[in-house]
Amino acid sequence: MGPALSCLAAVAVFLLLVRFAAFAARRFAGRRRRAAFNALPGFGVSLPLVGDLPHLVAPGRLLANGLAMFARFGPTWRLWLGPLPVVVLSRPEDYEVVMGKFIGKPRHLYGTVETFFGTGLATLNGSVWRGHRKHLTPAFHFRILEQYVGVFERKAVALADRLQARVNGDGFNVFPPFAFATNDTIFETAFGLDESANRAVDPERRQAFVNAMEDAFLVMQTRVLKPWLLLDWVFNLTDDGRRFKEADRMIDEFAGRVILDKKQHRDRAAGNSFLDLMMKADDDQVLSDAEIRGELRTFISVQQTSATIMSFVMVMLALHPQVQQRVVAEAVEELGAEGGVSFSSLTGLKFLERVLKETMRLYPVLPVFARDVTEDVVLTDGTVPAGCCVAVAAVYTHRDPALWEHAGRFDPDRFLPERCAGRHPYSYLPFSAGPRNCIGQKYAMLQMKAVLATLLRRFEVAPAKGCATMAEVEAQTDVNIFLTLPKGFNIRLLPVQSVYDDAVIMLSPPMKRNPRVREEPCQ
Ligand code: HEM
Repeated sequence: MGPALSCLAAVAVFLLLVRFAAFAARRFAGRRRRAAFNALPGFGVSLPLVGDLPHLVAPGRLLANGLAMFARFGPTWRLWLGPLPVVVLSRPEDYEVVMGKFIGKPRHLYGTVETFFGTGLATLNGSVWRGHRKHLTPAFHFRILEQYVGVFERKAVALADRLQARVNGDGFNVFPPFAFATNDTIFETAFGLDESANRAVDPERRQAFVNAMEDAFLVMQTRVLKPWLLLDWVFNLTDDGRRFKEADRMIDEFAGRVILDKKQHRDRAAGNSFLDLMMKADDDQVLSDAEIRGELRTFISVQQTSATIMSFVMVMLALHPQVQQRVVAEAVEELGAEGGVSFSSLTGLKFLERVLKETMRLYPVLPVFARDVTEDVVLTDGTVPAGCCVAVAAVYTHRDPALWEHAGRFDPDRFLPERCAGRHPYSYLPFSAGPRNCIGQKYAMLQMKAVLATLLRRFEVAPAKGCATMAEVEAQTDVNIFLTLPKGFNIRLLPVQSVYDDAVIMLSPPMKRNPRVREEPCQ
């Protein structure tokens, strides 16, 4: 960064902090509330304007620093995030109280991601959020999802074909191909099941759109880690800002074009894409074009979550070959040697489901989420006053040794129904909980199962540099917006044969399901 830009950055940081400070001063009305906040354990002296941020933010150490605070302060602690008072929680019973009671998301935290996510369900609040949620919920009914399974499989096969070139090659980061595949899939499920049904979609535009989404996501990750870039006018002056603007323009233009095309051809039988369902809401004068664009944008951007989880699964399977063999054995048994992906066959993949759950326990892609506290609330360790926001630290709760036996061990069978019995429902929150839980969780689970079952019947996954042991994976796990492996989700692919032979051997009696044990989902 040149001297002029450094100077600009310094001014920007200052302005940002002043803006936050003014905002913070308004948060706590009255000494009683400030006293309640201060009574919670936390840092002794918070710096003016930046608050306690210096204790947490360090390159590659955000997650480690955050987790260390629980050892220092206990299960509930406070911090000033800049000038914003935050109470960090980790007890399931407290989550149950706050997540049922408070559904508003803090604007100043979710506002930045909105530039990428669009103004949609994930960031809206109040009655507008409620209206959108009501209209979009039917889009995730199982009858609709059932029709997406064919798309999931087709895209999974296309991904496997692309990955074929990697077999017997060097280690590589599996995240970018997964991100491409999830974006490419939502493209069809969001805009229309039949590619040919939409004139606005030609392969070139489609490719440009997927590229623009990836570009915008990368830029957004950089932005949230550099607070001076949070000011739009500073951001717009940077190369990243310009790249983002261009990607943003393309995404919006693309969505606008597809919406227009749909409107002009309303005679066509209504489909079941998210867009079709949202246009129905439009008929009732509920969603404007801008709102529909925002929601499409939201649905498309959240696909990075599924891509991240599938990448973590591949790394976990590479490191746990016996688990991998069981996954393959089950997939072969339920689906056959190839193809065979249907809604009902996917629901039969119970072991793969446990692998996904265990991966999301150790690596919840959204490690922390926040809610605005609008009235004083008494929790286990003290009162959280109105004006704060609470941080739900799922990533800590998922690893809390008080809640999970051998918490650091990758053990998918901890999600067997009999081992879930008695577990607090809020001790496991990969998709959040309560009224603002993930609307796409069933979609995500079906898609991830379809993709993984397709890939794992074709390739064996082996460890690669950077992810060669659990310790290496743990050491590089960190947070940007999502939980991630900044040095890459590195794996190697081998021909399927070796694992396949073992898998066939694994189809021995222990793999057969016990009809007396009903495998109910435990979240
Ligand atoms: C493994 C994949 C996924 C995970 C782990 C995940 C996780 C989550 C979590 C934790 C939240 C709550 C965030 C918060 O409170 O700030 C959330 C919200 C949301 N998710 Fe997902 N998600 C996944 C996939 C998806 C997919 C595939 C879609 C859409 C097709 C989706 C759509 C949404 C939406 C729209 C919201 C906001 C809901 C609301 O506030 O009403 N998610 N997700």
